[in-house]
Amino acid sequence: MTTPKPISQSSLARPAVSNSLSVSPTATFHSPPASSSFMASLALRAAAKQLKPFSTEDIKILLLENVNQTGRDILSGQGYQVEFHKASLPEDQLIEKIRDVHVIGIRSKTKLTAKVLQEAKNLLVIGCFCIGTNQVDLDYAAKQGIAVFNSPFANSRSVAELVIAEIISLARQLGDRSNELHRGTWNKVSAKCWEVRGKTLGIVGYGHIGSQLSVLAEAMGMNVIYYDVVSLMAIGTARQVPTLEALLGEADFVTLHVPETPETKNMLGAKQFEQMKNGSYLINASRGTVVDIPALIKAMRAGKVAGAALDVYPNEPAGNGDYFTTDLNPWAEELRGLNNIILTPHIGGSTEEAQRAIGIEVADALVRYINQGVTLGSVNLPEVNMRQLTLDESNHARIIYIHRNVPGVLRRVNEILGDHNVDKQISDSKGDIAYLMADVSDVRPEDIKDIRDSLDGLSSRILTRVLY
Ligand SMILES: NC(=O)C1=CN([C@@H]2O[C@H](COP(=O)(O)OP(=O)(O)OC[C@H]3O[C@@H](n4cnc5c(N)ncnc54)[C@H](O)[C@@H]3O)[C@@H](O)[C@H]2O)C=CC1
Ligand SMILES: O=C(O)CCC(=O)C(=O)O
Repeated sequence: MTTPKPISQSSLARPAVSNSLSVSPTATFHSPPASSSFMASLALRAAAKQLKPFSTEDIKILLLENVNQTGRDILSGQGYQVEFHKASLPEDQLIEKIRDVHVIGIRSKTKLTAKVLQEAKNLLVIGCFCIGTNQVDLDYAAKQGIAVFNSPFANSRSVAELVIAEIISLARQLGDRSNELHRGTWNKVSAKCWEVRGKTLGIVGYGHIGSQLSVLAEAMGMNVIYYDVVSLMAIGTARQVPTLEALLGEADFVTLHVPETPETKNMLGAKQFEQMKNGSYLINASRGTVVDIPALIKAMRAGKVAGAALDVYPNEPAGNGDYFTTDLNPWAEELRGLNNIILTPHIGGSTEEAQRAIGIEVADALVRYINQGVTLGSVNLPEVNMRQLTLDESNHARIIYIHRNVPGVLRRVNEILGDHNVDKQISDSKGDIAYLMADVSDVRPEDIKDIRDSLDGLSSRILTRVLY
């Protein structure tokens, strides 16, 4: 038997990237860092002089929806108690579980509504291991002092690449030809099959995904136009158009990249399908509520829309299995019966690269928030940063006071902290909610209890945390 070699630094280093991609993808593709914050976070973890908030083993984390191993490792590595589930949970089970935990990690399926969150008495923070945060009642969470973090662009490229694949697949009716041949039918046709070169791609929502897609589509010789509610700099030779109607009247391919909001609900309905060019194509990898599916079915049957690719649906199952039926969405069978329609199970962001990067980015944000109270990147609380206390500062405590943003609060907080040596203090607000952090030195355990009790007694209080 041979003794395993210790892992050396050099064996962890990235091998040189080969120009040839002819070997297994797993051997040649490496996750690019999600952002420069990835390297910064590695450096932080290496250099951190740990601030011990309280025993990290007391922190209970519930991870749903198959959060990537990278995220699980970071959280377990902190000593937190991590419970992991592959799927999301039905509401009654979710309510049972959420009562007990300090942290929940989800992806797009788990609905954290006010009804669910009001049961989550110990919950400090929610990690959305994805881009979208529409599945969480963000305002309600903020009012309870629960921070929410996401990963704003680690899967954008994966979605853009999927859409590129779909544009060509729809133009060439690839899905239908492949299905026919799987059934044994040879059907060599060129009628109504097109090159994408010289065609116009209309991007609705020119954010992280829409703008990535713009670059890739131009590289294939497409003309790109886009519609967005804000005025945005065009990349390459893309061109912003003033209205959705203008985009629909000009585009051969329409692709949706807007968030789920009240304004985007049924953004593509009967009227908009009428405004599209005859024989154009629709792609939706945003949210299922953005397209009125019965109207799409009609437009496809009428030949107005020549093909569609859908990755998202108004109702999606909690886990994998034979669930894409009329029980879930009444029109499911009609949709499945159409020609030239690509139906994928919400896999836009499902690549190894994206999921690994998201796991790291969101887990790091959770650790920073739990251990240091730093809210950088939070989508519902003011973003407040303060350097980490070090072990040299052993008699220091970090006070975190989340409160309603009403007049006079800072005076009252400073009356409480005024008898102590406040080294640093920072405060910021977002709408009705404010977040204050103060580092206090030379405090004894009884001082800490007094400070906490006094802050808890203020009428503006939402949540007090003391990290020491
Ligand atoms: N299928 C999948 O697996 C994935 C789906 N998504 C979805 O894609 C959406 C877009 O993602 P990103 O590009 O990262 O978001 P983003 O926030 O970077 O860009 C969204 C753009 O839409 C624009 N917008 C918002 N409301 C609009 C409206 N009513 N009309 C026109 N434009 C509007 C915004 O101004 C912004 O430029 C996400 O919100 C998420 O729901 C994201 C990742 C993966
Ligand atoms: O991968 C997922 O579960 C969700 C992807 C998505 O829709 C998002 O990131 O918003």
